[in-house]
Amino acid sequence: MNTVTSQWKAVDIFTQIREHEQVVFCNDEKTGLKAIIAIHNTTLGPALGGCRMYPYVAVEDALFDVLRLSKGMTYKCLAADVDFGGGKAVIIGDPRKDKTPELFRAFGQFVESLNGRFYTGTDMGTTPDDFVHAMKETNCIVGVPEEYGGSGDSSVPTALGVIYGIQATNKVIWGSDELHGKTYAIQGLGKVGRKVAKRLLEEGADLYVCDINEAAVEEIVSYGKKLGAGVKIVHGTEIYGTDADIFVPCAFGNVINDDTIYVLKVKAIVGSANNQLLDVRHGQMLREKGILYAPDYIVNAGGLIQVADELYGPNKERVLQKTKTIYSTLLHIYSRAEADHITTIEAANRFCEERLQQRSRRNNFFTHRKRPKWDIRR
Ligand SMILES: NC(=O)C1=CN([C@@H]2O[C@H](COP(=O)(O)OP(=O)(O)OC[C@H]3O[C@@H](n4cnc5c(N)ncnc54)[C@H](O)[C@@H]3O)[C@@H](O)[C@H]2O)C=CC1
Ligand SMILES: O=C(O)CCC(=O)C(=O)O
Repeated sequence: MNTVTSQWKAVDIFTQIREHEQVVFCNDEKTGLKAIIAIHNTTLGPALGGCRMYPYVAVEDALFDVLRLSKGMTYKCLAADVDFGGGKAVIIGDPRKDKTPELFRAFGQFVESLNGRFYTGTDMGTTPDDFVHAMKETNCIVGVPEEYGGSGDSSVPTALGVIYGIQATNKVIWGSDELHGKTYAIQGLGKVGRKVAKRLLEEGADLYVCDINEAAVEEIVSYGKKLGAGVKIVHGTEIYGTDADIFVPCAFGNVINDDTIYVLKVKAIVGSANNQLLDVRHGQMLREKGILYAPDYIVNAGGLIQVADELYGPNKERVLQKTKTIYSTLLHIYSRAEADHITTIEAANRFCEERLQQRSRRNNFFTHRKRPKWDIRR
């Protein structure tokens, strides 16, 4: 008995998930679903966070990702001042090949089994339509298309939030929040990145773009041509070394690391990708290099703001107004970092941890029975 237990290294797992309330491994042989749901903290309310689909090479990579992403959601909810906690899900699979309606229905069943402790919707590799299948099994789905009663594509406000983040950053560095006259290097032209790219082109900015999806790149190049704007295509890691003013990561996480920091020449980093810094020490390295870093979870909260708003019945104007606050929150974080001589990510984390302490005095661990106001669409 003891030998088996030690072989499983269960203690290591509990060390890895020590900051989390609950981690659920979901396995369905019939549909091939292999997913992990991580609930980080439910002090503010049930956990909320999108579901990523990615062909992780190892289960450990998927676990690492979902633990960091779900923790990030707790901070994002605190910063955006919404009544939800932090959670996230990952499905191990290739979004280009492995999606089936049955897979998403099986995922929906696992979400339902959590009895209202976890709400989910889209993230990298998934779309609102995928969750139309999942919502046949559970009401705990957000961000489905409007014709299905959801608030629609959450990447619209996410992209808008990124634009507010860039404006606040431009204001701090160049004294004006105008978007034109600058060059932006955008990594990833998916749901969020392509909307950010189009808006920047409409404002008269120049772009470097890269995506492994050639059709997505072509769409932005044609859009740029139509507007007479400059769009240069770069490939793979070339995106880190361009002479752009701002790097806009809108694909995957951990892009700011020991390898990339030395090649970055930009003045600032503002993008939608979750967990851009591989480690907090990379925030310090950016500071030493004079690169202003807009904390990811402050800037990319637009989607969260929209899906959390479904609690009250979706209202586009309310979402728009709340998304606008990303501009002032980011300015506040920048000035706090400056005043306290700390990195912007440390300033953002402190801001959120103070809020969590205040809320902990009145809330605690979430159980659905205790607080039924979270009955979205029930
Ligand atoms: N969709 C949303 O509302 C939100 C998204 N985010 C984050 O923003 C990021 C982008 O999200 P979405 O646009 O929804 O995802 P998406 O899956 O629609 O787009 C990601 C894009 O990145 C591209 N990509 C993948 N590998 C690449 C590589 N090696 N080099 C260049 N491009 C690559 C993909 O081809 C795809 O076009 C993710 O990190 C996500 O977690 C954060 C908050 C909300
Ligand atoms: O954008 C969404 O649909 C949910 C929020 C989320 O998962 C995120 O902000 O990463």
